[in-house]
Amino acid sequence: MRISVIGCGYLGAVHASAMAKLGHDVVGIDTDAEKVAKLGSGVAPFFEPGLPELLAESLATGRLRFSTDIGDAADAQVHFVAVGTPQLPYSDGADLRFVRGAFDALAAVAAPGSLIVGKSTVPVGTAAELEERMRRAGSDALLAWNPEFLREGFAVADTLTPDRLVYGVADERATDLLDEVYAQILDAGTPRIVTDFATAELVKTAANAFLATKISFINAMAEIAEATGADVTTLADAIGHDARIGRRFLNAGIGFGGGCLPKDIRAFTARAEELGRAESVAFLRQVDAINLRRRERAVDLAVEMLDGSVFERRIAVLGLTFKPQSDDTRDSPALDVAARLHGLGARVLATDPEGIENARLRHPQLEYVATASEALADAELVVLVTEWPEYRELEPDLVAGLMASARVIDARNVLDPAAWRAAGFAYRGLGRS
Ligand SMILES: NC(=O)C1=CN([C@@H]2O[C@H](COP(=O)(O)OP(=O)(O)OC[C@H]3O[C@@H](n4cnc5c(N)ncnc54)[C@H](O)[C@@H]3O)[C@@H](O)[C@H]2O)C=CC1
Ligand SMILES: O=C(O)[C@H]1O[C@H](OP(=O)(O)OP(=O)(O)OC[C@H]2O[C@@H](n3ccc(=O)[nH]c3=O)[C@H](O)[C@@H]2O)[C@H](O)[C@@H](O)[C@@H]1O
Repeated sequence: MRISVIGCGYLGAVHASAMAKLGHDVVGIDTDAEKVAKLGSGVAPFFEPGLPELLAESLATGRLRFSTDIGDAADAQVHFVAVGTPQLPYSDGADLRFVRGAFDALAAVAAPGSLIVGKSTVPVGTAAELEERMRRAGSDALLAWNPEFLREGFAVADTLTPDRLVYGVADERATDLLDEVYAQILDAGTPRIVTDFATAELVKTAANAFLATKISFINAMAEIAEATGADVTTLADAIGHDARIGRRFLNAGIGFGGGCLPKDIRAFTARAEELGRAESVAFLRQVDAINLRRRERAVDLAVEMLDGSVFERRIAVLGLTFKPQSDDTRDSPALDVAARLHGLGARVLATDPEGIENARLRHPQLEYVATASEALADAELVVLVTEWPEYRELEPDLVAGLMASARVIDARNVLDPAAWRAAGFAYRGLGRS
């Protein structure tokens, strides 16, 4: 099939490359000329394991190209919209101007009977609004909402072998076209849920709200553990054995960040308020508040471990991205902790395997070094904030040898406290003693 993907960021670049791998002829469109040039020459504009290989393979077959010109989408049978929906600058709501812009542009070029598929995460009710907007613009293209559940770091596998596909449709022709797009994935037995626009939009919002709630639940338990001497990791292991609860997404630490969970729960709250249902999701305000408190807790621990002040103390910060296997520093708890420590006058030396470039754009005031060894040299405290494998596997004896004094905050609870204490470290985790 001929497919266009509008917006080639973290989601769209992977989606476009994956659709070409599934045998479709794909054009990826983005307004960012630099991104388009990179993608077209086979260079992934961000770090995502497996994307460079997938991109190279898809470009080599001639089935994938990139453009800044929306006109190049004109002959596609299916258009995917994967543009950003960030948080509005001065409120919790989602900024829908990129989605509206993409739909307006497509309404002018999409062929009659072609299908426009929203993949961006939007507040429930957006698809209906966009359909109305398209009709007013004189377009008779079909509309579907097909939310995306991929995780950064696993984006390629999550796209090619998703847990499920969700179609929000108002017309059977849309279902048929999506079935054609995803034929290979469906043949592999992937469950597919066909529903209306509102349910499809809400499935996505609800999934992210649930994941965020699960993380804040365990972080709330970490707060109680801190007040009682209990160990939140053992607690998570123990409750996680109950299959109804499950151990995944019960890792306590400095909480969730990234370009999605934080803004999505806030947008959900804002939308529920518009719908007169604020109380239904009022708990999400707590989820957000618990999450943000954990960053503060990590900073407070640093102050405590350095006997009351971090001012002019040398602190190594390991990790800047919102999670490992990504270069994404959007709303990163790790970068936030580094910036807060710097704000308190600490001499922060921060490092990350992939995130330094993006971190520098957000916080140019921080001192970045290329390696953990450079960050650790003469430090009085090391704070592990993103659990990259290379930091989890650090040898405490070697680390102690580099530092001025052996203190560690394991803000992701991934180190072995006994091993670090045996090497002479004052060790503190979050929610574990
Ligand atoms: N990043 C992720 O892992 C996932 C993201 N999502 C959702 O997907 C959407 C996109 O997210 P990301 O890829 O992370 O955002 P992003 O910010 O990395 O990418 C958005 C891209 O859209 C482009 N763009 C904006 N307006 C455009 C227009 N009119 N025409 C063409 N291109 C345009 C921008 O230049 C940018 O490259 C959001 O709604 C997000 O919530 C959903 C699941 C996973
Ligand atoms: O809508 C989205 O964009 C995506 O948001 C998340 O994916 P992602 O943001 O890539 O990252 P996650 O793996 O969900 O992690 C999010 C944050 O939660 C934190 N986290 C995760 C798990 C956990 O147990 N504890 C915890 O603190 C991570 O460190 C990270 O900061 C969802 O997992 C995806 O299903 C969804 O498609």
